[in-house]
Amino acid sequence: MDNVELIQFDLDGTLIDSVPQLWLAVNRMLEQQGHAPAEELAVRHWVGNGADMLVRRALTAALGEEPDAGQQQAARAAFDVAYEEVADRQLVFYPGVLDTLMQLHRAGKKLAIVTNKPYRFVPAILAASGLSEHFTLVLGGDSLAQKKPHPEPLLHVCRELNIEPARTLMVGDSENDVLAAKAAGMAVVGLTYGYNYGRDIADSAPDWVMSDIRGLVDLLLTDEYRKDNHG
Ligand SMILES: O=C(O)COP(=O)(O)O
Ligand SMILES: [Mg+2]
Repeated sequence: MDNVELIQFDLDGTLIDSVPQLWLAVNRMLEQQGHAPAEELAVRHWVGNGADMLVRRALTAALGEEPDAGQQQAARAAFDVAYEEVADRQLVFYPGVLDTLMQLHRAGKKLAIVTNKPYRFVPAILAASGLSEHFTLVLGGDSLAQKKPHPEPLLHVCRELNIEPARTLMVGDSENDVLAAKAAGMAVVGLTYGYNYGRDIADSAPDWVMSDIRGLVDLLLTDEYRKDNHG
């Protein structure tokens, strides 16, 4: 893979384990709306399609039916206030993430973030990594009209940086990342440790399955990579 110039990273479940903070914010929202708290595992399975869907799934579970527009709007506002407070607190980057990003950056690769998380929460999280300046472009789930699994955010980054999808690698933990990458015509690495609605990322058939993000260094910076090394 020595022709890759650009790597687009998913955020939640790929670079950071954001469920502890999302769980806290969901439960503050539920409490404010008069509902019992949710289990952490439930929240883990609700992540993936942005804040609106996270709130909608939590409300639907609490109500036993889909929320109406007013309930959804009030709950989303409560979630946003709560998450804003905790999003960058006690953040856990997965093992090898910071080192891998630094190595790829040093090797001259362009790095971008394409997350479904609303954009307003993202800069503080990246600042906590100390690596904000390593990312040439950062898109949130509400930066464009479409979010993953639609390919548009990934294609948008390619157009902005003038790098073809064929010279781009997507790295994510969810079928939304794999579907978006395939539809955009780019290769994709699926990480096994994140959130994928409780499903196995291998079922989405990414080009590579890795259980450790440090496998990217081998894949992109050495020619010794063997698929079964990181499966
Ligand atoms: O916010 C979400 O639901 C998922 O975010 P991600 O795209 O960074 O995994
Ligand atoms: Mg993710």
